[in-house]
Amino acid sequence: MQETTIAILGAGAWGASLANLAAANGHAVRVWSRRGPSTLEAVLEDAQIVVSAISMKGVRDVASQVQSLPLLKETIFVTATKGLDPQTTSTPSQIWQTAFPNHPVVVLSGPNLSEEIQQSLPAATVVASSVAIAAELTQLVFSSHRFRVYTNPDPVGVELGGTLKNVIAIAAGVCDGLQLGTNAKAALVTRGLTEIIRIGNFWGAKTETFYGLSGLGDLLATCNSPLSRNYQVGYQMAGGKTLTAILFNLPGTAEGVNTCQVLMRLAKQQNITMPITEQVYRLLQGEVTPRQALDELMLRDIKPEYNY
Ligand SMILES: NC(=O)C1=CN([C@@H]2O[C@H](COP(=O)(O)OP(=O)(O)OC[C@H]3O[C@@H](n4cnc5c(N)ncnc54)[C@H](OP(=O)(O)O)[C@@H]3O)[C@@H](O)[C@H]2O)C=CC1
Ligand SMILES: O=C(CO)COP(=O)(O)O
Repeated sequence: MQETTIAILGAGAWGASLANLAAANGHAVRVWSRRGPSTLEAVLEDAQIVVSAISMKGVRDVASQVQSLPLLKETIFVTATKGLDPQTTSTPSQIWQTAFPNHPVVVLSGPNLSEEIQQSLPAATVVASSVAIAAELTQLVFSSHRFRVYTNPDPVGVELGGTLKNVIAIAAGVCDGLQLGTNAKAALVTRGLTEIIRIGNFWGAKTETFYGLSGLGDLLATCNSPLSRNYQVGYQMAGGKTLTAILFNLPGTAEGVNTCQVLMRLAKQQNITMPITEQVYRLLQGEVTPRQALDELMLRDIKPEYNY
């Protein structure tokens, strides 16, 4: 394909990996970070695609900075953040779409541990948008022999799969840290997916999206890898460390910590049952120990697997 001019916002682990993938395909890539040498205006100049790989806490602020700067009429926004806005419960793509109602917004999400991608190990991801042609262009830009990109028409489902699994990954870290075994882990991940689907459907996401790469795929990757920062939070809490100490030493962002707070608020407001998320929340708040959280989950009232 023709060379595309791409601005990457955020020079953390994921922004740097996406920049490398696009540059390796011969595109003109410029990276912006608030601590970097280039201005946001210079990085955005003539960009056909703007990729946001900013942590959730910075998305609203950066989107409003971008609003005041000149853009091409056809610029596509691609969001790769996996989080929820604490004030509004908006997803990152909703924030970008509200800020730029006349531009297409694409969600990029999948089982993509950045350290593996930086080592050029093979991976697959999903790009989703209500504007099919924008997703297809993004697919072309990032696809390569080591990065297989699928399109999907359910952006909110793709985005929520990547976001909600971070909370279950914290629980999976606890499960491994307590050495609860393979059966327990399988039960946790499977019931975690049920919980993700339950709240995801409330948001309007399609169930089948959660069985794909951006849902089950990312859940499996994150719940089974010590490379995941969210998994590390749970694993280290099971080992007796405090959340403050863990976050102080963690390389990068563990979005699941804030996502869990937002989810608990929403689940309570809407009366949605989320037992695993609730125990992760209580653990992060210091209300229960990892062992107590486990007992609470195991001793819930017995029930059918599904409400048919
Ligand atoms: N790492 C991974 O494997 C993957 C991460 N993601 C998601 O991508 C997002 C970023 O993750 P990752 O790159 O790992 O995180 P990092 O912590 O490595 O990087 C975060 C980036 O966001 C920037 N940032 C944070 N707050 C602000 C702010 N207020 N204003 C401007 N910039 C800000 C940071 O800038 P500064 O350096 O100046 O603080 C940094 O560039 C997360 O939502 C994560 O869930 C998705 C897929 C894979
Ligand atoms: O989203 C990720 C992998 O797909 C990265 O997970 P962590 O943010 O937990 O490191």
